[in-house]
Amino acid sequence: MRALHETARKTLDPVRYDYVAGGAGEERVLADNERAFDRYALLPRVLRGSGTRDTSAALPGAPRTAPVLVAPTAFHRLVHRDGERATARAAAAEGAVLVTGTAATTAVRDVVAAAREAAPDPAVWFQLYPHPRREVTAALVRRAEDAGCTALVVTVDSPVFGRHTRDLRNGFTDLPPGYAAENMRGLPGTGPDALTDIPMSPAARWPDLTETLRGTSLPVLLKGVLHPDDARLAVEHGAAGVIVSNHGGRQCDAVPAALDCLPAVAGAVAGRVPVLLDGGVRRGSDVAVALALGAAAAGVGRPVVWGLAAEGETGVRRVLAALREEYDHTLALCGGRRNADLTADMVVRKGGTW
Ligand SMILES: Cc1cc2nc3c(=O)[nH]c(=O)nc-3n(C[C@H](O)[C@H](O)[C@H](O)COP(=O)(O)O)c2cc1C
Ligand SMILES: O=C(O)C(=O)c1ccccc1
Repeated sequence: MRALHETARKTLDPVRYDYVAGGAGEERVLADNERAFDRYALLPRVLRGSGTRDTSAALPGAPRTAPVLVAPTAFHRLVHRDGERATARAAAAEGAVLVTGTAATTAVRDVVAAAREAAPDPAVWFQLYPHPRREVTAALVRRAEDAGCTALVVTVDSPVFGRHTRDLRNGFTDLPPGYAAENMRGLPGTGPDALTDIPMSPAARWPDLTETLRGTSLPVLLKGVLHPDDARLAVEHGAAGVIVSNHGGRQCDAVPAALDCLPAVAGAVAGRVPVLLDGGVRRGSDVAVALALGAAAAGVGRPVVWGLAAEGETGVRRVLAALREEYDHTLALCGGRRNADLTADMVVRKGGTW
């Protein structure tokens, strides 16, 4: 995986590399997301006879899936000509949920079609940036439903755009000519060619979520929840899942590492809906730590984009396969047969006693 990142760094236009790699502010949160995993160690159990293992997870709209999912990342065509189609085929072939987004450079129906080329019944979720105009939001949801998406992911950590320091320095503030946010094409009052066609919704409140939930039969997960009270509110409003995420350090540069928010959110949700996590997941053992701390699955953002940039569909497959194999191996070494065998007592803070 390091090699794929290195290849991507060498081959990508530096401004595009920075768009993917970068974070907000001084990139403190970006760095902390990965470091947070290094502060934990796994405490294996022995003599538990884990001869065969089943690492599948049950998620909304994905009853049997890998515990690693592809987090939504914008504009895949910026890094590889095959764009989101390649990512979709790879995720489907590896049995992982793909979260495709509002800001994709391939229309959601074409993303789902590509996933279906690789597997008979792939799980593709649609990440929604709620639009300030409710009829545009409704039209986006409709497109996702018609395409065959099996869940919606509403991103709630972005009432305003993040200030991506590298992009501001590089003057990379819009889509280059020839690229389009295809999901916005033809929606009332929007075009697909500019970043302003994907406006954030600074006025959004909990009743707007209720309206989104009423307008769809799909399960809805909330992405970008860090406060345990918000996790409780999400469940009370009918969310089907909560994704603990700080947007890969691209929004507020003063929040905790995503992993450090997970235990309190999992405690607040108390098993009522699945809790997912993304941010800084780089190895199979990171997945194991996240699951032991209460996550049902872990998302990966940048590693997938590096795989795509370096080797297209093959590169994304290599990233997902490596994570799955490492996770399975770690589970075996910890004496587990199923994901649920990784319990909170099997994860400890490094450097302490227990
Ligand atoms: C280049 C890039 C684009 C992203 N675009 C979106 C997006 O459109 N919607 C969204 O909800 N999250 C977006 N994210 C955040 C990811 O979904 C995810 O939270 C984050 O990348 C996870 O951290 P990781 O990159 O350390 O794995 C983006 C992240 C990156 C790096
Ligand atoms: O770059 C991002 O992190 C992101 O979330 C985004 C939001 C809107 C348009 C493009 C990307």
